[in-house]
Amino acid sequence: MGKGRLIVLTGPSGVGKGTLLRSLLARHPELYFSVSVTTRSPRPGEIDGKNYYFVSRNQFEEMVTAGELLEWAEFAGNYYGTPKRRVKEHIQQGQWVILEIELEGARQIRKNFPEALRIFIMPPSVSELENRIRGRGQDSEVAIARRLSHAQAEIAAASEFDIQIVNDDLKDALQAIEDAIFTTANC
Ligand SMILES: Nc1nc2c(ncn2[C@@H]2O[C@H](COP(=O)(O)OP(=O)(O)O)[C@@H](O)[C@H]2O)c(=O)[nH]1
Ligand SMILES: Nc1ncnc2c1ncn2[C@@H]1O[C@H](COP(=O)(O)OP(=O)(O)O)[C@@H](O)[C@H]1O
Repeated sequence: MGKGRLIVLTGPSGVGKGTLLRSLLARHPELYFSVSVTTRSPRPGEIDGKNYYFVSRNQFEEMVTAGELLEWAEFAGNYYGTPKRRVKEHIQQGQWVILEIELEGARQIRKNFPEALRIFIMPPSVSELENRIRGRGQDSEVAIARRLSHAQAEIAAASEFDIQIVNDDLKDALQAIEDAIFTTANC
């Protein structure tokens, strides 16, 4: 059995993490995507248990108190966290587990799992980032403003990560992620 690994994908909201992940998982079904818990409301089309586990603030706080989360953070007015049990089980089984999480969570992972491979996805520019968030058409003006105000600070922290990949051309970015995971993570 191979050695389990933790792979962290971080980048500002709207940069294309979800889009890249969908392609990556379709091409590599052996990778295990960790479904997060969130107090955010589902967007149209999002499925409970697939995109996120959607819970109340009370439920989330109980999970934190019970020590059920590997990491967690508050982002743009909502809580987000990684359920611990399944991640640990899959790593123990030798699988490679992908977390798609924001900066504070990635910092917690760095502290607790220094061997994790951490990838930061950059936008070609901040104006293109705004275009993408607006183009997605799923966030309120308040949510868009919160996401954009976070973006600058997140981009400024990109050098904390092992690898930075610009998501300009989708195919190139996907290829760069595959190279990072299947060459670097293999060492
Ligand atoms: N720390 C942490 N961040 C998460 C988790 N799940 C998702 N996020 C991050 O929370 C942020 C907001 O996610 P979301 O509301 O889906 O918005 P989107 O990034 O605009 O699609 C993104 O940066 C996600 O990467 C998690 O389990 N833990
Ligand atoms: N390389 C790209 N070029 C142009 N548009 C993109 C690219 N990658 C993603 N997008 C679009 O940007 C929007 C935000 O992408 P999404 O995957 O939801 O981002 P995130 O998960 O990082 O918030 C979506 O409408 C998506 O289709």
